[in-house]
Amino acid sequence: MKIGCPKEIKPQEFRVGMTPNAAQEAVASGHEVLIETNAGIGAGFDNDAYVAAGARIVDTAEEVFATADMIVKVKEPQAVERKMLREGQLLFTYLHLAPDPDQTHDLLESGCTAIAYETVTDASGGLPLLAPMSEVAGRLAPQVGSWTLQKANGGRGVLMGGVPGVGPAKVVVIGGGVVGTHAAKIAAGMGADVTVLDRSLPRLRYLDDVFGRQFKNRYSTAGATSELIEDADMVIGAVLIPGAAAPKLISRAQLSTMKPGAVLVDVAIDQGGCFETSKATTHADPIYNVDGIMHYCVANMPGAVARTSTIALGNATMPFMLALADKGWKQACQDDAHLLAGLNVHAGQLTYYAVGKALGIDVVSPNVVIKS
Ligand SMILES: NC(=O)C1=CN([C@@H]2O[C@H](COP(=O)(O)OP(=O)(O)OC[C@H]3O[C@@H](n4cnc5c(N)ncnc54)[C@H](O)[C@@H]3O)[C@@H](O)[C@H]2O)C=CC1
Ligand SMILES: CC(=O)C(=O)O
Ligand SMILES: [Mg+2]
Repeated sequence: MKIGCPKEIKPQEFRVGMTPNAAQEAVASGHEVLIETNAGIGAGFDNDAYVAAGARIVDTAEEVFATADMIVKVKEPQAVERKMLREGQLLFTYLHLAPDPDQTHDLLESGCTAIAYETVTDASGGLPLLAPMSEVAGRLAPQVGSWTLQKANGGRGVLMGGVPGVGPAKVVVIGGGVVGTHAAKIAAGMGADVTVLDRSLPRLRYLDDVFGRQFKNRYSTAGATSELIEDADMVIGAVLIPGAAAPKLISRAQLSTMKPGAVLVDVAIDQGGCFETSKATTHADPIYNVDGIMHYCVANMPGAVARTSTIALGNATMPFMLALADKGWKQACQDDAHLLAGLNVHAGQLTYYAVGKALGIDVVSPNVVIKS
């Protein structure tokens, strides 16, 4: 199979879909790998590293899209990339379709087959291709939130760990999954007073068992959220209902109950955001103020630490990428129900229920599609 990896074009996105190590394994399995020139530069991988791995460097994204049977990327295809997708071509990348009708429409129109990293599952009920980036974004959230809390950036001017004689910042993390756990761990490590809210009692029990008194946890209800945000310096949004648009857990009206200069970091923004006032921002212009509350809503947070993120993502995607290349998508998905869970679009049909529900589009079962 011809596997193509274009350079990412989303603003300030420095990750790349294939590492030289992944390219080398694909070549060793008999595949041809095409990398757009300088695609890996932002993550510290130059063209020579890919050539040494046996890949071919091509000059333009157009050539990658025109030649490859499978496109491997990081971020959802941007409008100009969507125009280059072809019928029968396989796209393997993050998609986040539920909050994105334009992209969904274009993918359906293209006739391509699209497998979304964020909905591939594993045997323990996790999301193995989302997890590494959730680990990164979770660990970044208190770091960017504490920067936003600084006075010059519009925040309350509160130091995470306080100092002797002055108490620490109060941090509330809504959602105690992968993002939330890593965010809580780092915020607690910075000395903040941290509370995690989750809707899952088993998850709260796990957090209690593993982290003990490093941070507190509460069952997530509207009442508990209202009570905690009034006193919070920072709220980190980290909820997920897989594939679906994020539920809105803090309304605009509630901002007036918060302390002026408090910070909302909405990591769930790639699924539409879990605060009513969230709108996606970029690394170039990451924060904005609504009613005196600072918002940080960057939809590709891991791009800020592109090298760590590229290697972490590559470690997770590589076995799936190789299965898709070795067997073709249909056989690979027939052999692995967890990979089939990633199928969102095939030949003009939507195949993921939560996306169809969010966007009001009819869905065809992925099990029907792989047998057709
Ligand atoms: N902005 C960015 O750059 C990135 C964003 N993300 C996003 O972060 C979000 C969280 O991802 P993960 O932690 O991997 O998901 P996860 O599935 O590991 O955790 C989500 C948690 O939210 C909980 N939850 C659901 N509804 C809730 C509610 N109403 N109140 C409290 N908790 C609730 C679930 O019980 C679960 O424990 C996703 O939308 C993901 O796409 C992930 C990586 C990067
Ligand atoms: C998860 C995701 O969308 C990202 O890493 O950018
Ligand atoms: Mg994202």
